[in-house]
Amino acid sequence: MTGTPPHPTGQPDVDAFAKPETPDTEVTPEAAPAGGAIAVERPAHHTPSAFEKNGPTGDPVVKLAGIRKSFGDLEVLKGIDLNIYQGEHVVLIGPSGSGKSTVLRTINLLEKPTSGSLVVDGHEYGAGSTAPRGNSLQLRRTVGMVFQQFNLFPHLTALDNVALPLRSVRGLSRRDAEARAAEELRRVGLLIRAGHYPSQLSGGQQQRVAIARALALDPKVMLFDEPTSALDPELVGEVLRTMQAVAESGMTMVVVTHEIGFAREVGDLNVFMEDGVVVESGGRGFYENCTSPRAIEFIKAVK
Ligand SMILES: Nc1ncnc2c1ncn2[C@@H]1O[C@H](COP(=O)(O)OP(=O)(O)OP(=O)(O)O)[C@@H](O)[C@H]1O
Repeated sequence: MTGTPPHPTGQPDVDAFAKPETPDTEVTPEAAPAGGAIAVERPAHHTPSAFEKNGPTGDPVVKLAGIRKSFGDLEVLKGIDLNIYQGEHVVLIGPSGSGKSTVLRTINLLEKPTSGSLVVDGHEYGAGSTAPRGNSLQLRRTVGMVFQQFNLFPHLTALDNVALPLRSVRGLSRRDAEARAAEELRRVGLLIRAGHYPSQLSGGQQQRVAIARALALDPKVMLFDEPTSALDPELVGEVLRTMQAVAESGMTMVVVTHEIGFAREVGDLNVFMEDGVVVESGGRGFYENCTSPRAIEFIKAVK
């Protein structure tokens, strides 16, 4: 491609990797600290979320009961029970292959459970339900997902990547979708990149566009499946800080991550999985206080 794509918001274009980032941000992820350490400190001004202050209220937004999932002869989830409440931040950790991603993919029906009950925002989607697998519109409006590999359309600008589902899922006009998409890009500090294609953005910026795209649909729950695993180390911090800002906005979140520093700061409920079962779970302080030898060993290894 030659030249710089036009900026749909009429702002001047800048080099895709120009620093510092624009001043049009509410959420301003800063550069990773010198030395590359990924520390997500709770800011001094942190005020506890409604969930932290009040604990669970109302019915769970997501309820998994006895969820089992098999791929052929391989049973990868062996009876998962999990209640996720409004505003709660759930972190799933565990070794590779333990079933964490499958739990996330079950919550948004990318995988349909073999047995068990799944209720999301009051709707039953479990094994016995007739809801179609994967693309239930109802579920796409309720559950946002951010993947390890960003999954942006390479031929669409950042703005159009965010606007597309607003048109296809929410049914907005092009004009309204673009206005809303611009607002979401502003929230993640990337409005000035709106006219850029994914290939012109860093991995961290692409992932922040993916987060904006999911947030734009105004979901009740956001799922993050190892959102920083595909990033160069120096880009991890900016994505974690964006996620932390999403958490502080009161969003209900389920996060699969190996970033224990982030998990410690954000996790209201922390779940250690192994071999398709929940071995141990706990609230704040889990990473210091868990008791199962496998969880302790795992946390030590990834810290
Ligand atoms: N579509 C599929 N078909 C067959 N097997 C699958 C499929 N998806 C996942 N699996 C298997 O299910 C098991 C659990 O996978 P899952 O991705 O949920 O684990 P995970 O804990 O998220 O691992 P990782 O940390 O490596 O991503 C693995 O053995 C995996 O190979």
